[in-house]
Amino acid sequence: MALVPLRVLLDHAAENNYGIPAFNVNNLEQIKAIMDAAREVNSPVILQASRGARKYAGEAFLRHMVLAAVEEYPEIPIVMHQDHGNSPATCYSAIKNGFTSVMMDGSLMEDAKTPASYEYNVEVTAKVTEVAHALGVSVEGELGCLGSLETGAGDKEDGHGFEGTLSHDQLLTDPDEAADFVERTGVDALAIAIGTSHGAYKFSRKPDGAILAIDRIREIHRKLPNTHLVMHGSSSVPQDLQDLINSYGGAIPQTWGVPVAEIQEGIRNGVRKVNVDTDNRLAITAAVREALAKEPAEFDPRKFLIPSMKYMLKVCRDRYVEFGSADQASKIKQVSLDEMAKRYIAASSMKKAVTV
Ligand SMILES: O=C(COP(=O)(O)O)[C@@H](O)[C@H](O)[C@H](O)COP(=O)(O)O
Repeated sequence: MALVPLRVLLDHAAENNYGIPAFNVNNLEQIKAIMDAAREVNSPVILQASRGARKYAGEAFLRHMVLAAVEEYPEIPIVMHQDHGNSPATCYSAIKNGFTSVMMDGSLMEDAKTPASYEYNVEVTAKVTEVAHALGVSVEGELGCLGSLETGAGDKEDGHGFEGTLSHDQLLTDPDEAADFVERTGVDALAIAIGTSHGAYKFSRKPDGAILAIDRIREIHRKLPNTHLVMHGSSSVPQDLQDLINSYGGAIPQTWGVPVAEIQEGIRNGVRKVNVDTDNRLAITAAVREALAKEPAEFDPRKFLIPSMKYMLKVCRDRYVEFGSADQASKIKQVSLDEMAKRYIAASSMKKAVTV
């Protein structure tokens, strides 16, 4: 199956009440582990690349590795998604490079550090949506800034994330504003801020409702029952991977992620795309540390790059099953970008939301 637009997968997920993990990719091993796990459990796949990933691998390598996955795993529907586009230009260059879905993150200004005004966010997101939809490409917007409800601080993973601290109002998506935002921008999916942040150091204790606002998802879903919601910063930071890394010489301070049960509650309330990157980073680090420690005389990189995938394979398999996307891949029908573009035109001339 050729690459599919994100909208196709999210509509199927909404119709069948499940969520799909969106895994970040930078290199061959990550793509192989994600795809092997998907094949094992028959799950659709969202591969997402940040600006950092596009810089790390280079546009051509990234594009061709994803196209190789399409060729090697023809039975699996795959989306290629731009994670956190900081400007319309970044989104357009992703579209030019074959991405079938883009995120325009207008919650921050183009410097990816300064919180943006609501009007700025609406303006840049609507602009990207108009161009992307004309080409059949899906769009994710973001409303509210990702950051910790414990400290008010943002995350600065790879330079993306606000500096300083923000109030709870700025760190939590407002349900009324969300309804207005979706209406004015026409996005296919909306990333919401509920107290999650990128990276391993999300919470200093097991999160409760005071620092992880799952209730906010329910409120937004009540206002926007037909909008696909997206949870960013949704790694669970498994204790066993923290322990494994530390047992092979790592120094990860005790930390907590988003419990899978909370994500499942989000999925029951309209969350369809769940961003997971850190868990796979931890899985790779644990496996590489273990392989190198067990064979200190080894110097062939393949001897630690092949094992590098083993814990990641498990993380991906677990998330497909836990989020409910396992057993769904073979039920999804291909919709081309051209067909999608026609549907957006038809829907806008009838002034209603597109349906797949
Ligand atoms: O939500 C995300 C990951 O959440 P996570 O840290 O896994 O809880 C992604 O959207 C991030 O954008 C991604 O991890 C950032 O990657 P880089 O910019 O470092 O490549």
